[in-house]
Amino acid sequence: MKQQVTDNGTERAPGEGGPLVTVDGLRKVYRTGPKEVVALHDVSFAAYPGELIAVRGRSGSGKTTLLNLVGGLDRPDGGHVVVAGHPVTEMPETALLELRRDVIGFIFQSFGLVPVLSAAENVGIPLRLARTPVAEREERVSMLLSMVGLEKHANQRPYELSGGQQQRVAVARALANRPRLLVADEPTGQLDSQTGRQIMQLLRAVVRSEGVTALVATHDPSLITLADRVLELHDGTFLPPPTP
Ligand SMILES: Nc1ncnc2c1ncn2[C@@H]1O[C@H](COP(=O)(O)OP(=O)(O)OP(=O)(O)O)[C@@H](O)[C@H]1O
Repeated sequence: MKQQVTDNGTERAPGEGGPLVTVDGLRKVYRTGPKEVVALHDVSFAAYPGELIAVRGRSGSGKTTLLNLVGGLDRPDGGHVVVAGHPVTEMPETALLELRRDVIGFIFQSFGLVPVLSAAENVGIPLRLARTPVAEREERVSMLLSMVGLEKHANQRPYELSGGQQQRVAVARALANRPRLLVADEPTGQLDSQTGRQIMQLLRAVVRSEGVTALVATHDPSLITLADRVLELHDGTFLPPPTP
């Protein structure tokens, strides 16, 4: 780990330019009838190109809420998110759809693969949505499958693959459109520890090779050790940095 800090937006990774992600004063309140849960409270940080940031915290601390807001899957009650210059929290839904298609790749705990499609077809989904020409699509899918070590499994459907292999397909799919930001919510949550570690090493490697920024919510100690930085959430707010 280069550093382990709680970020107020002023920290930066060495040798990088401006931030890819800026989160400023983020607040999210869930309302169920008269009951209110403040899931995030005044959360701010910046993420730089090529950084792998782990978001750690107990169950219910706000990790998923934060990732959903950064990825434009939900709207905050206050604060701002900017990703690659796009004002995520202010954009209309149609523009958000394009942003999620072109700029952000998502990886979920439950893999989220389409069961009737082969591994190659799953990886190709974002390329189809972006109307990438067939030859280019096939070349990119084949490169991605070999990058995640699944070139021999291209024609298998998700149920014919192990959990770790399914998550590799999901990683390849998330990278298909060359996103600038990867958002991964508990990507090893359904995997045994050894397979989880392999997925984390894969994520670590692709963040380097593809030059993306990754924001990964996890309880998994093996990712924590591979991350450039750890942001620690506690009851919806970042804990202060550890004293050196
Ligand atoms: N849709 C919702 N409606 C009401 N409350 C919610 C909703 N989603 C989350 N919460 C509450 O907001 C808080 C933060 O939840 P969140 O899912 O972001 O935590 P988390 O750190 O991702 O937890 P876990 O590790 O269990 O996934 C929790 O108190 C949760 O109960």
